[in-house]
Amino acid sequence: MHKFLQRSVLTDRVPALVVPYWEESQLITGLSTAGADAIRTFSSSAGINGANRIEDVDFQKSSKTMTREVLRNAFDQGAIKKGASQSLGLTSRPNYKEHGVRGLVNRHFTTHNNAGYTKELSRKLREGIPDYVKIVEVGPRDGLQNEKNIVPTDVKVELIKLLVSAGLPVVEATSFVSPKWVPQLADAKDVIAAIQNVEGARFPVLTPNLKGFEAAVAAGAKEVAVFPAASESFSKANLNCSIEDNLARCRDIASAAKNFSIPVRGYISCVVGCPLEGYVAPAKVAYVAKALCDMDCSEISLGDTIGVGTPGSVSSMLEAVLDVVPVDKLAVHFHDTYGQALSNTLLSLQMGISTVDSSVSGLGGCPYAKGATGNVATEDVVYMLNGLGVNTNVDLEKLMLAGDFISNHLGRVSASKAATALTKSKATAHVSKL
Ligand SMILES: CC(C)(COP(=O)([O-])OP(=O)([O-])OC[C@H]1O[C@@H](n2cnc3c(N)ncnc32)[C@H](O)[C@@H]1OP(=O)([O-])[O-])[C@@H](O)C(=O)NCCC(=O)NCCSC(=O)C[C@@](C)(O)CC(=O)[O-]
Repeated sequence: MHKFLQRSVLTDRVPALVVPYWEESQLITGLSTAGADAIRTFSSSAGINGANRIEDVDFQKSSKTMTREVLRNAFDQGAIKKGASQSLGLTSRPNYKEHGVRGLVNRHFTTHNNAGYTKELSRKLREGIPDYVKIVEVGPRDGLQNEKNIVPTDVKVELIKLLVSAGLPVVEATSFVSPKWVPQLADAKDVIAAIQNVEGARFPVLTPNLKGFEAAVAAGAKEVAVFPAASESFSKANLNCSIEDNLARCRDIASAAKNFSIPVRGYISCVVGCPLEGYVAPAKVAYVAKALCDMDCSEISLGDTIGVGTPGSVSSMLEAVLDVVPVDKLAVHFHDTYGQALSNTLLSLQMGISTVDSSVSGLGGCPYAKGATGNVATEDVVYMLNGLGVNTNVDLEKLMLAGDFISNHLGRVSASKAATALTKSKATAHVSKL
């Protein structure tokens, strides 16, 4: 049921929303983008010269909080001018227009809704998308594990610190795996030692067996992750054991972790396709997901290791997993080999998932999955979520600094499209008078 926003907010105090006629359509677009449904304007012939008044705004949700949130969003999007926003008490959040990269995002690429034609449809498409998405940054682990040249420990540590200062709540730091299998992460102990005093984020590490778990705990790790596969051949290639044998190792780790009150994340590799077997049936993924759930994994991350999934195959897989695991335990982990990762991420959000793994600058790939490219770039995920009005607490500009840092070190351009475009628009902003 739609409900009119109280007139007391918009009409009684309307000086706040009296806008010059040339700004009216911008305001309407802003309110509409922010979630308003029907907006009625009132052209003032008497009183205010050359100004129109927003008379009523119709919202889907009637709560005051929602109303304020809508107005806030409209303000953030630049649709409500400063004077107006002060009367409405909307001055506490930063105006993105005044803040570097976000300002460019805002001026240049605001998601435009056509209030007249797409409001019902866009609301439907946004249904189910959570207000907050937790991003699990996997760049220092998944991103770097495939690098041939050894990245010095201090570079890894600096990367982790930059990611934390960008606001990422979880940064997967490294793996306690066999250095013969993954030489790049042989310095796991030193990385963990160097970030012991870094505050503001959690730093899980991968552990394939009890040996790895014990080494991780001894080094000071406070969270671990196990990583079975949904494909038998990949399990053998990546872990040198069958799915069942690996699940038994995961159980050992899970019960040891309980003694230390250490949360265990469970990854599942190859959730839609395997580099060796091809198609992977959703039922196989659901089976492994249930096993991880039964061993009390705090979170289960569904990995499209080789990036072959599409919204079609991912939705079938998610449906099967959602039958056996509660949605709030699930995370998604998409590689972008076929350019499907953002679409798959959006679809997963629409299906209620609110934890997304990604890698700064799109670094990454599994050494045992030939041809697979990096994870979806964190910058691209944050850019998309900003556009949807979803909160991540991640500062895109600071995140780009982390991306520049590691890309420069690796001597490679970023695989993030958003970071690349934003860097270019920043450089040309003065030319295009943005
Ligand atoms: C599981 C093993 C160790 C089995 O490997 P194995 O060769 O069967 O193990 P082993 O028990 O016979 O031991 C062989 C040697 O490794 C040592 N060793 C044994 N365990 C450890 C350990 N934990 N830490 C350090 N050393 C270890 C062990 O001590 C021994 O040393 P040696 O006596 O020869 O000198 C190996 O297969 C391995 O390390 N695999 C890890 C592979 C890996 O890290 N892959 C990438 C991560 S998975 C991924 O990227 C996918 C994901 C999670 O991101 C999701 C997605 O993208 O979809």
